[in-house]
Amino acid sequence: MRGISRILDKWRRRRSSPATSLPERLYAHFPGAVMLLDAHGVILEVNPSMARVTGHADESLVGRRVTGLDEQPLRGPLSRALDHCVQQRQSWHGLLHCRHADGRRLYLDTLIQPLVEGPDAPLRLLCIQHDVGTLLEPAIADRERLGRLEAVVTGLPGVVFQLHQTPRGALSFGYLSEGLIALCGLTPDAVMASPARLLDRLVGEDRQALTNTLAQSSVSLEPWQLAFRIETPEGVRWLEATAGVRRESGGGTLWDGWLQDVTRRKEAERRTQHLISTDMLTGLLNRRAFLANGEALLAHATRNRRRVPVAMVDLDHFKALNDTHGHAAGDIALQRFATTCRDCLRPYDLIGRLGGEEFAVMLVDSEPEEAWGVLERLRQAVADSELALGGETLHFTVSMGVAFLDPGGNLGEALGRADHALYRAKRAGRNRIVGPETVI
Ligand SMILES: Nc1nc2c(ncn2[C@@H]2O[C@H](COP(=O)(O)OP(=O)(O)OP(=O)(O)O)[C@@H](O)[C@H]2O)c(=O)[nH]1
Repeated sequence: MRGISRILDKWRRRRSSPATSLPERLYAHFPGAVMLLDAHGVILEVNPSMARVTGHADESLVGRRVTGLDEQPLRGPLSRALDHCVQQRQSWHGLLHCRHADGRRLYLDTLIQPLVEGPDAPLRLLCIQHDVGTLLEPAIADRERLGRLEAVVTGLPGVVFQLHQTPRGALSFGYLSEGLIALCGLTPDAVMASPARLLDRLVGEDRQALTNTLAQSSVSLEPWQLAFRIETPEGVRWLEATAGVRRESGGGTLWDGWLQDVTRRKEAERRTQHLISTDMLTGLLNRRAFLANGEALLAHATRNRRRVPVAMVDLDHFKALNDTHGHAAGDIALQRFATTCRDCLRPYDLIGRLGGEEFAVMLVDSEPEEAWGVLERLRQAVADSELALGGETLHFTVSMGVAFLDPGGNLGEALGRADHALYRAKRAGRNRIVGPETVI
């Protein structure tokens, strides 16, 4: 636009009267669109290029306010630019979005120059515009593509991310989409500036799982997938990350993937798991779940080189209780036994209903003497409990057989030994505990 200033200077020097029409050189052969405006932005004159650039005929432009050409006629960029020129008596240069007569968007590089001719002369504005749409086309196409991509990413029910790990293991996010705010209340910018803001919210062991699984994926270059829990202002949520992985030239690792809220799925899985592992009458583990959990407990004890006390428990004369007081009374006794177990044992001890009125118990981290004490307390608590049934108060007792499972031993075999001891407890008179050699 420097050439324009020179033309204007010459024009001013040659003229003695205030500007009422466009300078000759800007009018006829000038490639840009030129307008002369009054201080209110009303178009006084246009050059022939104006019709070519905007598609509007001269007659339809002259007398009209120039702001009507802007995409935002009211308080849009052109309106603000005019205010600036009129109030500050300074020129304005910038890019305006206007509409061609055929409706398409025009990108107009625009210079507005106030023409100050003297204290009494009316203010005029010279507006020179060049259509730079062709020059901007690749950038505009890129921006539109990016805009579409951004809209898709923002509309996704989750978070698109790029996670980077240096060869030394430091993690940082190269990108996080806006969905993060809905997912955990953190903004992408905050987490990109400090990844710990997100990572420190992971629930204890899940943070370790994240570190381990990322390390595995980084070595194997297999896709990364992990469900983990995170603290949010609304409570703990389950998130699942799924990402492709690639090695960077510097030795770092890059994961491109997405993060979704799987809390509802995890809740449904937990409910299903609960249903298939729980005995409906007592709420205790069923046989299948007891044996599965028992194997895990045994593996843990084996690692710590500890023996595990195993007990088989059976309600005494249960058939008689059923026959005398009805099946419902029997059910209540079974439920009372389950409650008494929960009261007497620790939350991480295993209690399962193997079937009918037969139960099994595995005690965690208990030495044999300690185990006897715990089981005796349970036997006594059952014997002391009272069942109020239809105005009657009933009592019932249990017999127990105990075995000790050595590290690396066989759970089924130990339960068999405990069952054998239980048989001896029944034979010895019931309401007692029998171990490999002991009778209490
Ligand atoms: N109410 C109720 N009874 C059950 C349930 N499952 C099994 N039983 C009953 O439990 C009784 C078990 O009786 P038995 O195996 O003869 O044993 P018992 O009468 O307890 O005799 P001992 O074990 O020798 O003291 C049977 O009558 C079964 O019908 C149940 O879910 N609810």
